Amino acid sequence: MPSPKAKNSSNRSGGGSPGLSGSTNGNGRYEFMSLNRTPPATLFQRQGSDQTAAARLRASESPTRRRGSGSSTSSNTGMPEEDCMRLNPSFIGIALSSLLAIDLWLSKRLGVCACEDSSWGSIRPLMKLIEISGHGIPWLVGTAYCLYKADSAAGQEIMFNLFMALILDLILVGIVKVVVRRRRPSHNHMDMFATFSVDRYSFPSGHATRSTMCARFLLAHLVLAAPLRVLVFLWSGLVGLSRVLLGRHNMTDVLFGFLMGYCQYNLVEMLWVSSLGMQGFLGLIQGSIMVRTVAVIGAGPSGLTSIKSCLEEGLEPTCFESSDDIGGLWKFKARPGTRD
Ligand SMILES: CC(C)=CCC/C(C)=C/COP(=O)(O)O
Repeated sequence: MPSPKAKNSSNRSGGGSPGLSGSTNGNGRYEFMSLNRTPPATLFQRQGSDQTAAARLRASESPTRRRGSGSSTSSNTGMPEEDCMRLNPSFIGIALSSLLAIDLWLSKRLGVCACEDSSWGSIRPLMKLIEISGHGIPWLVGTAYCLYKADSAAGQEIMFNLFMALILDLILVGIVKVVVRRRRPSHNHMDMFATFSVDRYSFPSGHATRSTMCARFLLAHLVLAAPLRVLVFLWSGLVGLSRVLLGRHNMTDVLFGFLMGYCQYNLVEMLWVSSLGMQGFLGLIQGSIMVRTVAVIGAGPSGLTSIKSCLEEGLEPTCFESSDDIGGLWKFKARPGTRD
């Protein structure tokens, strides 16, 4: 099969091609002139493979050389713009391919705990422990428990928002994984516990997004001593690093995960649900809107009066957390259908 160059040269030398004949610029740079003219449709119809050949030839020319050919816009020819469209992706494409090649190579080299036989296989159990510390289930269960146990409105608000943030993280990471569909590294052993089907994809690292988002969340909303703040920061980085060491991810999955988790926290702040909004949300889930909490300190008449007045208002007691016989927290909700 003749090479594209051979085909082009045969066209040129033949001089019989309607699109290419008479297009020399006098410097022997025949092809520049010919490529800056719109080839008649008949040429491409007749010579389908020549179209590919011409495209290859155009792509092989440097932008500088083609700029030198004197064409500036596509208004009269239609070709230069098309050329730009082809050149830019090829440049970006080459840069991306190189980056990905480095990423794959480096990630494979860093996957030193990918299995027990790997060079650092002995610390694989420790890496898996770090993996669990950034897994969605412990975080969701832990946050739900803290939300249930929180005895102040502020505490409930924080835990509620953290819970919602974790759900948001799972959704966003799932969406990106499905869209990108990047396979996990070949050296990964898929022995992770509790995964979704999208977790067969590796971009981005869900652990990295979660650890970054949660670290930012904790640092912003918990009053922690300086050593603990450093620990939270280190933990977040370690979770990301462990993904590569375990061979679960390539470097770029984790780096993008860090970035995404960082941005996700900004989103959580923007969508922050206040205590009042949270009560409404929980009320909606329970089938009622209004929730009132009455704290009764001791069995004094004032506490009893508050409880009586709630009952008279038609509120329904939902739970009672006792501190003594009658003292403690009484929580009321509106009976379904009674709220106007
Ligand atoms: C089952 C639940 C609630 C969460 C799954 C968490 C998980 C396994 C994410 C995958 O993380 P990587 O993308 O870092 O491997």
